[in-house]
Amino acid sequence: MNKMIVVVGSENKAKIRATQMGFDLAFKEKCEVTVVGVKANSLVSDQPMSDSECIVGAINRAKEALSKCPDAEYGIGMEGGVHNIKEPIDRWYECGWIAVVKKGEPDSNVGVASTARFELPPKVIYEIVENKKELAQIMDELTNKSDVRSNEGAMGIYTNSILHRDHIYSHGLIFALSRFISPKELW
Ligand SMILES: O=P(O)(O)OP(=O)(O)OP(=O)(O)OC[C@H]1O[C@@H](n2cnc3c(O)ncnc32)[C@H](O)[C@@H]1O
Repeated sequence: MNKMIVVVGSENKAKIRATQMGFDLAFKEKCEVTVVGVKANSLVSDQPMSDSECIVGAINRAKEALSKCPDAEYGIGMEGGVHNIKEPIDRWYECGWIAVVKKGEPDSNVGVASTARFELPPKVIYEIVENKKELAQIMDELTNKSDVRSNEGAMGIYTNSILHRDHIYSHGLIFALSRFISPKELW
């Protein structure tokens, strides 16, 4: 079987697991995929507050990751963040945005998609907006756990452990891979 290296711009274990899960599904029976995680700068704020900011962060991470790992076929960037939907109900949501950069392809051919999103309660948003805390710290404090972000994630906490961060990010990654894995004539 062919071998393929994929690099993800993060050392967060949930993101590395998500990348392995997504590529194993997308390339099953075609490639044996090895995923490596490297530090990569999002160049956006530590706690992104909009979809646009997350997309920029995800693309920056994907590009930097690929530049650090020349043997990789794909560079992946994953950026979590919150966003406010004002109408028809004023609610805040969290999701991850995923960027896929394929080696040798122009910038215009980056794959970008998001995970499913879930609602964050007002008390969490208050801590982010008024007290400038990051979601990761708030989740650990609320749950008395450590490193929720690398494990089940806020997604796991708020779904009573039904949907975990790695699983949900792997679906977002498969959507971001769609332009590379679906028939060319569909694009
Ligand atoms: O090491 P990196 O790759 O930066 O991983 P991260 O978990 O810090 O993730 P992001 O930068 O993508 O997320 C931005 C902020 O939101 C937090 N965050 C995002 N999703 C989360 C989740 O599911 N559970 C807990 N914190 C989360 C995260 O820890 C940061 O404070």
